[in-house]
Parts: sequence; C-alpha cells; structure tokens
Amino acid sequence: MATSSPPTEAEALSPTVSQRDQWIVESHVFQIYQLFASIPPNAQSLMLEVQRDKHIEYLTKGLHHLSSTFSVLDSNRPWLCYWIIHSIALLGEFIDDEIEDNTVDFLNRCQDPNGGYAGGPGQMPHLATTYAAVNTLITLGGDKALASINRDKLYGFMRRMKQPNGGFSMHDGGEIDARACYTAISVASVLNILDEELIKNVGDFILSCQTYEGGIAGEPGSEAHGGYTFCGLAAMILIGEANRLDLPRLLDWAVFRQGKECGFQGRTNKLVDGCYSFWQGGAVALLQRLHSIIDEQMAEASQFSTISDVHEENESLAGTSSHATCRIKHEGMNESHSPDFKNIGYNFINEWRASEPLFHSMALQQYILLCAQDQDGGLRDKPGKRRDHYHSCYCLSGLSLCQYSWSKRPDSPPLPKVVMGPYSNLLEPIHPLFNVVLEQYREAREFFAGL
Ligand SMILES: CC(C)=CCC/C(C)=C/CC/C(C)=C/COP(=O)(O)OP(=O)(O)O
Ligand SMILES: [Zn+2]
Repeated sequence: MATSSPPTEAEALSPTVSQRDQWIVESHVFQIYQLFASIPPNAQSLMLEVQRDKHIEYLTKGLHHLSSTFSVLDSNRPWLCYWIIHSIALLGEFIDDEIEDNTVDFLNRCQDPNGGYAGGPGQMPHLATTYAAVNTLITLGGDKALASINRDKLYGFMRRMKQPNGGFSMHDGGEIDARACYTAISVASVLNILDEELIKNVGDFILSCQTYEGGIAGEPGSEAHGGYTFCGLAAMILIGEANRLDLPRLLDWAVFRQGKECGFQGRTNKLVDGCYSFWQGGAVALLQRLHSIIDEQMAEASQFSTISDVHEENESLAGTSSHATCRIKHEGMNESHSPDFKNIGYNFINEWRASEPLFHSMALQQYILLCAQDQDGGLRDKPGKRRDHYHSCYCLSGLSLCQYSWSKRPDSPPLPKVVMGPYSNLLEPIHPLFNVVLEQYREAREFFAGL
C-alpha cells in the first residue's frame, strides 16, 4: 500500500510476503543461471536442449490417461485437448489417427445442440471451452475435424452471449470480460462468421478496460494483467480498432513486465511465470507488428504539451471506423475504406515485415529452457513448481514466438544465432493472434473461406 512517509527501520527489516516470495524466486533462478555459467560448453548445450522426446512422451500420456487429481479440470476438458495437442503440433509431431478420431468425437459430444462447446459432454456451453475446442480442431486439421464445427449454431450462441455494453458473457449469466471478447472474436474470425453485430461496441468495452498503467484489465476498474492484455489487444486488432488503444503506454507496460529473472510477470510486483512468455510476449509480438501505428501515436503525442492533451486527442479520434481503417491501411493491411475485418487475421501474417523484437527474446528463451523446462518432459511456471499441460502449452508457444521474432516472413527459418540452444530446438511458427500453428491456420482459413 502506498504511504506518504518512508518506512520505519522495523518495517524495512521485516519484508512483506511479496518481497520474501520475490527474493526466494530470484535466488532459485540465479542459482540456475550461475550453475549454467559454471559448466563447460558441451554441458551448457545439453541444458539448453528442448527435450522433444520427453515432452512428447509426457504430452501423449496426458491424451491417454489422467489421474484422479485431474477431476478438478472436469469442466475444462477441451482445454486439456488444446494445451496438449497444440504443444505436440508446436514440437512438429503428428497425432496418430486413433487419437485424432477420438478427439474429434469427444469434442463433438461437448458441442451443444444450440451452439458452442461445453467443458464436457452435457455441460453448459462456454466461450473459453469453445475457443479451446475450435483451436484443437484447427490444429488437428482435415475435413472431418473442421466440418464437425456447427458454425450456424455457434454464431447463434455468440449472439446470445453478446451484451448491451459491447462485451460478451463467458456463458449464460457468466463473467463479462476481455477474455470473453477475445475468445468470441478469435473464433468468429477464424471460422469466417465475424460480422458487424458481433463486433458492435466491442472496441468501447475493451477500451474501458485499459488502465492507468497502460495494460488491459479483465473488466473496467480492475488491475492490468498479461492474460487480459493479450486478449484485449488481439481482439482489438481482429476488429480493426487497435489504434484506439493507447499503444505507446501499452507497449511500455508490457515490456517492463520482463524482469531480471529473464521471464515475464503477469502484473506489476508479481512473480515471474513461464505462461506469460506467451501472454505478455505475445502482446509485445503483436505490438511489434503495429509499430508504425505506435510511432504515429507517439509523434502525435509529442505535439502536445501535457499527457491529458494527448488523451483528449485520442478521445476525439476514437470510434471512427474510417480512422481505424486508415491506420490499418497505413500498416499495409487493408486497401479498402470500409473495415475489412474478415481479412485482418490473414493480412496480419501476410503483410509481415521484419523488425527487431521489442522484448529481450534471448533472455526469455533462456528462462523458458533453463527455468521452465522439466528435463523429464513438460514445462512449468517457475523452478520448484510441477510441470503441467497449461504451462507446457504457453511456454512452448512463447518459445516459438521468440525464435521467429526476427524473421523476415512469419514462417521463414530464423538464423541459428537467434535460436537459443541447438538449432534442433526450432519449433513450428504460430499465428500470433489465434495461437495455432501457422500451417494449420492456413488450412482452416482456406476451408472456412469457401463456406
Ligand atoms: C484465452 C483465454 C481464456 C485467456 C485467459 C487469459 C489469462 C491467463 C488470464 C489471467 C487470469 C488471471 C487473473 C490470473 C491471475 O492469476 P494469479 O493471481 O494466480 O497470477 P499472477 O500472480 O501471475 O497475477
Ligand atoms: Zn502461469
């Protein structure tokens, strides 16, 4: 809590719980880095190796059998499918036909007769599990998986989740937050069912979630957080309204969440965690793609003497779709004068231009490989924590973003010097807006474009 007077000696000598926790994590992480620095180069390269076979073994096992402790995830079963299958795809491994068939059949049983996917058969449809199920089916690819999605019913479910304030509810009577906006817009975009009705006022809702720190909160008045920041920014890009956010402040907030442990934290004064390699690293990677808009916003800002003048100007510019379209056009994404939101996800990767990563990519790779990787397979939040499927998915997604962060094209092979460890560490590239492997995104886009 902020206090106007300096801490007393007694206060200074008794750290807060958060300070203590931070010191413990720092000391764990630095011990690992010191050990790494003290060993010979051949042992270092072994430590930096992506343990592909071990990861695949751990992940595949999760598709066949999970212990009873996983019963707490009973309403998250499509998430387990996504975390595991996306991780396997990132590692460039194929899913065998039997698992593929079983997964498509299982997700079909999670599909609600009135649209959307539930956390398990017979449960209530939910936007988060809908996103997880759709991304899993895209990752599996092929006509059976893609055609199993009932797009008409899904569109109906999304319209029922749409709220008067522009946001979406996660489920009937559920939370209305930035996650719901992203999951709805991401799914609608990739399935080619995004329209003006779904987009209406989403930008206003997300704009109201950007906080004084610059990051985005789950809902208005809450604290900026990496997970919601990725969701809010990706949704704004997909609807062609990213320029309405204060992007320089967003960038400033996000890049400063990468700390001396080399990984990212989710919010100010919290602990480093491997999953933010994707949520924060992904937000910064998206901002890297928007750099020309940011430059322009900064140039505009510098014309004004006070920061409130800048905000007033942003207010007056906000909300006009022609303004949004003009900025997207400036990025070389869209030549038309009406918002071409149907093609933004596609243009985002096609209009790729090389530029420097805006976060410390090598440092993040170091954290993921040395601190988040379990040498027996799977990845984790931080040293001392157990591996799990969620962290495996988002650490590997973040690692892939790092490896391609200098690339001239989204999938052109990076130079060996930007891939930490042996070049065999190279993962598959992802589409940063949807977090699916790029090749799978392309197949899905082609499939749904024709419908
Ligand atoms: C697509 C989709 C559904 C995205 C979800 C995004 C996401 C990860 C949101 C974060 C939720 C949240 C408040 C975590 C804080 O947990 P904590 O307090 O345990 O962690 P912290 O200390 O790191 O903040
Ligand atoms: Zn985490």
